[in-house]
Amino acid sequence: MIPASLRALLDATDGQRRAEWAGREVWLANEAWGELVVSLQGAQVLHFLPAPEDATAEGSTSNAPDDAQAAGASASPDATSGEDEEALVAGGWLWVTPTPQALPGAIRGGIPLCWPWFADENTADESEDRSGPMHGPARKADWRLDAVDEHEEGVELHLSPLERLHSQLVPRAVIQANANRLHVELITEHRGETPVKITGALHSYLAVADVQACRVEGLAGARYLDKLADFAEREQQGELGVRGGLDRIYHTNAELTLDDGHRRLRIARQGSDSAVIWHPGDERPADTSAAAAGHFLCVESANTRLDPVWLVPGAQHLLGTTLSLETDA
Ligand SMILES: O=P(O)(O)OC[C@H]1O[C@H](O)[C@H](O)[C@@H](O)[C@@H]1O
Repeated sequence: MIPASLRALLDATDGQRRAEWAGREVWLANEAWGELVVSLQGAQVLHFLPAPEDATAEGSTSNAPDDAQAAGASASPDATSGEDEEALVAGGWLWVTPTPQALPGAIRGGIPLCWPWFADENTADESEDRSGPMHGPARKADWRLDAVDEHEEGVELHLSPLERLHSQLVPRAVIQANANRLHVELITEHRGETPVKITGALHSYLAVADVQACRVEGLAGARYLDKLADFAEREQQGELGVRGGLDRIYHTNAELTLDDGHRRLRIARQGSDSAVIWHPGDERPADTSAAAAGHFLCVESANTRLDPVWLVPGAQHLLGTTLSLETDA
């Protein structure tokens, strides 16, 4: 579920791979296997839509919920900008705000890379590098494409930041997309001398028909920290039904399924014992209108205060997530 202008950019591509959207350079593909858009700011996947198995079923498959063909409205009374807001166009597994912040802000949507800390947990890093913004500097930094491996069935991109983001740690990202799945890896290499503790997240904004009618399966019985209740520790009773704002860190490495009533998206995670489930409810950030906010739920592959990663010199850590439709099992 992406802004109409991003949809238009994809529709206009004629095989070229570079374009500009919202002031950011993006890499994009609209091929037989599907569609992918990656912003070089933050190495952030903005859009993924695998080709439907039966192309004639396009528009009526689980890829495109019928009741969400054009969510968000022009001149929405809820638009925070006070100006006309472009429509969100359905199709795709990820959500992007139609009112993105200008640079150097980060785009809300897709899969931002939060590194080398999650939220304000920069105290996890006891090195000199711990001062910095919410969710770390990586999501706002410029990244470069080091390698692109394209073939008929899909694509694999390798990216790394243009500038050094940490005195001892070096991140890189790998993005794989094909007709069955989207896979993102954030790899951290320790090239320094002293152990460093990190947290982080692949902060996936998943597109849903209506956030008030979502269910996340795989969390029953898991312990979680409720950030909206001063980090109170609780246990999930039954499966999670999302009905309003929530901000929770679940201590689990289980595979999750997001069911929005139209699509059952499987979310596998690698190197992650924290699953963050977040939606702002009525406490919307300034870059998101109420109309647009109803169409995402964040299900994040994370390392948090519950499972920080100690990296010793020479070691590396891989934080990953794999999205696929349950029907592909
Ligand atoms: O607004 P951002 O800096 O992108 O953060 C958005 C959200 O990210 C995570 O999910 C945190 O758990 C939330 O507490 C936070 O509000």
